[in-house]
Amino acid sequence: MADTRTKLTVVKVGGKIVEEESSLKQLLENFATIEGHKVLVHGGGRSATAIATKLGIESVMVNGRRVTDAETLKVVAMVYGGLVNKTIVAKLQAMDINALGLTGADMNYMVSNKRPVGEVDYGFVGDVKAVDARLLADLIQKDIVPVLAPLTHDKKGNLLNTNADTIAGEAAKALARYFEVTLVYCFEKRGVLRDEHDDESVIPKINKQLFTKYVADGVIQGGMLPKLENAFEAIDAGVKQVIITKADAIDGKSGTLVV
Ligand SMILES: Nc1ncnc2c1ncn2[C@@H]1O[C@H](COP(=O)(O)OP(=O)(O)O)[C@@H](O)[C@H]1O
Ligand SMILES: CC(=O)N[C@@H](CCC(=O)OP(=O)(O)O)C(=O)O
Repeated sequence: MADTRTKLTVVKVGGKIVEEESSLKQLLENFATIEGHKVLVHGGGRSATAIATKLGIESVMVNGRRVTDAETLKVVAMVYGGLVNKTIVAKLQAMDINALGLTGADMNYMVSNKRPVGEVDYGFVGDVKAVDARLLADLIQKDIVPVLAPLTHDKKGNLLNTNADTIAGEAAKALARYFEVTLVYCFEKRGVLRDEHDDESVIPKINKQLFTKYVADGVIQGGMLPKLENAFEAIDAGVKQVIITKADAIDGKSGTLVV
């Protein structure tokens, strides 16, 4: 078993960075410079939306989560589990990083339940039920770099769509049993902003109280909700540090620290 004092960095990269070849290249180069053990979790929501549009499938997002009907599930399985995941793995291999692409079904590492229908019917969206990080930790110890796609499974033969911010949070929480984990959410803005359109308005530190206030004021909404909700859960579950920052600042020296 790994020593919990051994450091592990879990980096989550979102759709806008992944979609553009130049920003993805830059992100992966920065990721390669992170010392020690690391895991990359990717989104790809924008790529899925673009491909769904080409196929005549409309994309519906509610509170930053995709409503996933049967046809949309096929698209996200192809895009996240195939195109995006394997492109990233190939690019990391070109940098001599021994990456291994995984969905939750692989090694049965992340099992979810189809989200019950409430006010919103999210369709084939999975709420994480169990994470077995033991085999992931073994691989990480052997200098393999897991590249995690935003797909889980229900152990009954069905893939489910799970938000990549949630995958990152859940993986970080489970790996905190084996390592000292830092979780870095990186995207195209410099952090959590007071004004979404002003990159100079970074909120340097955020706690649950401030979060609740900013949500009520409409300062935080959409795709920022799953990031922060998962960030607080991760901190509560023993993840050492969570940072939300721009993709070119994954050293964690700037951005928003979640406390
Ligand atoms: N206070 C905020 N600060 C920064 N971004 C915010 C804020 N509130 C909402 N957002 C939105 O959240 C988006 C990030 O979420 P999302 O698009 O899901 O990114 P990713 O694909 O990287 O997970 C930003 O592009 C921005 O539009
Ligand atoms: C259920 C749900 O919302 N799944 C997300 C998974 C991808 C994702 O989270 O991508 P980003 O990180 O690029 O936003 C979706 O299909 O959009």
